[in-house]
Amino acid sequence: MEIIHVSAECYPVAKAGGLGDVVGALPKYQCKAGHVAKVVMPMYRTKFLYDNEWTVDFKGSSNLGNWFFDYTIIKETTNKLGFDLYLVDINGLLDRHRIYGYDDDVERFTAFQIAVVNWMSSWEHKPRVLHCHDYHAGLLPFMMQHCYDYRKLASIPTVLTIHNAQYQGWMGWDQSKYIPRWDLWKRGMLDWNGNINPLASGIKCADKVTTVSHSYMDELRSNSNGLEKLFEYEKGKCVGILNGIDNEVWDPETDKYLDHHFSVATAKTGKQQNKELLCRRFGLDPSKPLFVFIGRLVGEKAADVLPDAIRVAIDHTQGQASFLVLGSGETQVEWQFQQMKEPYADVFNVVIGYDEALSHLMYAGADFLLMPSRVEPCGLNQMYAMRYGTVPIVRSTGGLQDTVTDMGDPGGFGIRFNHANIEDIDYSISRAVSVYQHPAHLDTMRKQMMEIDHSWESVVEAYLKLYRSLR
Ligand SMILES: Nc1ncnc2c1ncn2[C@@H]1O[C@H](COP(=O)(O)OP(=O)(O)O[C@H]2O[C@H](CO)[C@@H](O)[C@H](O)[C@H]2O)[C@@H](O)[C@H]1O
Repeated sequence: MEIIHVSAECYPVAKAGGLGDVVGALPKYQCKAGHVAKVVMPMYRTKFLYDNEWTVDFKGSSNLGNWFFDYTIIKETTNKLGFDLYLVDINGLLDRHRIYGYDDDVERFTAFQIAVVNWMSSWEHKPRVLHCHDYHAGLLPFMMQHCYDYRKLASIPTVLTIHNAQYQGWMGWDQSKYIPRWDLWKRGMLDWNGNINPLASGIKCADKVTTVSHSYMDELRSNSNGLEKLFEYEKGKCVGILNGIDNEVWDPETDKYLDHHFSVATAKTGKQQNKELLCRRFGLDPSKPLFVFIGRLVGEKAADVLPDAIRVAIDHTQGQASFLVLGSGETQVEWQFQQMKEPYADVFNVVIGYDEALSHLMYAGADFLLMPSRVEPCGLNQMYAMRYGTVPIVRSTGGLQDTVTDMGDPGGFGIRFNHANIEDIDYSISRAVSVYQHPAHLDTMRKQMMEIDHSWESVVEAYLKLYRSLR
């Protein structure tokens, strides 16, 4: 079957977080399973754009309210990602260096979606399904059903996958002029609490809604940044499908970012070599247990409690554990981490920014990965950590609760806690330090988690089954 994925991110073209990882992998494994999966995304000015060959697939024009624009669809020529990749170029609007964070993001992603439906309506064939990811593609199901110019697309079934319901793409009703001529009786399909809400609209109009773990799907009915009632009402078409990981990209035996590769059998020495490299680079002592955090420094990830929690843990362990943080986000949190660098130089370091290569080395070289997330729809970091033999320390929420078993439970290999506060994080770190003092126990846990199969191969069928169930 033919599946069209529409997303703002796709690794390695453009990635800000886990959305990019999923959209860079799921289509690849759908193609490997014998289907035709394609990805359509905005054309940003990324390294991938300049390093690869492109051909023009289509040129069209449309309008965003009173602003008329031309767009070009370019296609990567070699199928190097394992699926057909199409970029939408809208001059001046999408071709920027960053993916998000501009004042005109509403205009950017609305115009992107208009270009997508405009282009699709020129096709002579119909794909089996249009798979939209997050709010940046959330208006597509509405546009396909209720915009007069795109009614031709109304018979194509749509799936919306929610990777993060915190971000909904809110627009004022004064921006309704951006949406191509639509059936005004359908206002309710755009509105949520007095605003145009692209994520809510996607939930209302898509044939099926998925999210990236079972537990998160349950949680959304009681905690979804204002959409709780909508999730309760639409629960009949909602389903949780746990993400996979791309075992070709995330493989400690072949990882292109690592100098020292290792397998389950050689994990002990392999991890130690990576740890030594990491510790040398960041002025840390490789004989101490190494705790890392990788991610966006935002409230959702409980990054705001981490500086204090780490300080307390350094005190309680009397400097017998090291910490390394990689991330960027809220200025206040970044500043707090920066302030800790000097006084704790021998046990703490931080890199503010985004660094794909360093993240791989951290998964490989660390002993423990901290994920105190308040909200975690699925979480990929803990799955990468497990594959690289790094013990995940996670708050019991969303996908973390679905993928990590506490070492105190039968078959357990990780550490779980309940509250995103200093006490729980500190206590979990002390449990980890105790395990570190029992290398045989640590080795058993490592072996156990490295052998867990979270591959996309094992997940792809769940999506195919969902597509087959559509009208
Ligand atoms: N500074 C940095 N430098 C280098 N790499 C960095 C980085 N910050 C983050 N990353 C990488 O970005 C990815 C983060 O993925 P997550 O799934 O954990 O979170 P995110 O909140 O972005 O994704 C959302 O979507 C995904 C996919 O569905 C869900 O798993 C998740 O719960 C949901 O919040 C990982 O590959 C991580 O290594």
